[in-house]
Amino acid sequence: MAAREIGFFRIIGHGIDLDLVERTYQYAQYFFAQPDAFKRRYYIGLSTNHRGYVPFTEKGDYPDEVSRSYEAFDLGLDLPDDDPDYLAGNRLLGPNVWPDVAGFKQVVSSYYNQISVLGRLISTALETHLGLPPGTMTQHMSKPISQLRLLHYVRDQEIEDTSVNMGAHTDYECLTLLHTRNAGLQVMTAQDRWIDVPVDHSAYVVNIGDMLEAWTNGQLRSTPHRVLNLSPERFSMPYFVAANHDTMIQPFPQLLGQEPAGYKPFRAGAHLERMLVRDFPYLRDPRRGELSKNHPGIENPFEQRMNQSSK
Ligand SMILES: O=C(O)CCC(=O)C(=O)O
Ligand SMILES: [Fe+2]
Repeated sequence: MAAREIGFFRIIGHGIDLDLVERTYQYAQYFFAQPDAFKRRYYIGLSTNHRGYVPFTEKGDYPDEVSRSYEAFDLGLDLPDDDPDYLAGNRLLGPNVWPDVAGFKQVVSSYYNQISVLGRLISTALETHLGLPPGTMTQHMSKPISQLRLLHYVRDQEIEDTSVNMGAHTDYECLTLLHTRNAGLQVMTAQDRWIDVPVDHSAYVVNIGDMLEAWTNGQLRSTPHRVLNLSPERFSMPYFVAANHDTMIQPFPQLLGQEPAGYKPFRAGAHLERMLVRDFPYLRDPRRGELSKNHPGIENPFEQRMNQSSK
């Protein structure tokens, strides 16, 4: 099965309304076309729970990102502003930031709702595939730190189309459900070769992330991928299916058999927060306290394979 060998597969017949996908892109496109001053009113660094606009300048720590040029809009489970975790200062849970664009919230949140249902469905299917009792994974997804990203890549002029825009990484969560409009995504094969992922508007690209690799004791692999500047402009929408903030991720005992656990237990939220410090300079601000102390040289243990091989 593709999830085991390569960690990426595509699904069709997923039940997501393709019109809604199109309308979500239209709102993303409209928002990104606004002046910088407008977009910066929703700057992610103004939020305490990692929501909002990510400008081109918010560049993470990736040596291979020689031609990085993308902006994003990040959102998650839209909790009320009296949510106890939010009030307690949780860095990933709380209300979304919504731009003052008529219809944006309605369309994007209805996309979030549909895609999160699909995320649950695929998680349930994977439980069956792995021979796990129903709910083994999904019971840990009652208040997940799952995020939706609206992404807009722009290739700088005079740049080669083989240059790297989004640097090689694994995704930090359980699964990613990606819809993309344009070419550019590449995936690392088991033989450490980069291959292009074809674009198909009716399909979702699904990949395994770090949390699921650990849960399955490496049976499913969190696969490195990157985005090249193949298109002058590119839109995509990854949805990251995660566990709850405080879920302790460690190999499921049913999957261990005779093998020892190859992964040390870690909290879902702690892993994500640590990796976000690598990706978001705003989180390295000393005023953010403990979080900022993680920097520099943050490495993701799930990316070892990538670091060992040449590009
Ligand atoms: O834009 C894409 O196709 C992939 C994006 C991605 O890998 C990510 O945001 O983690
Ligand atoms: Fe990714």
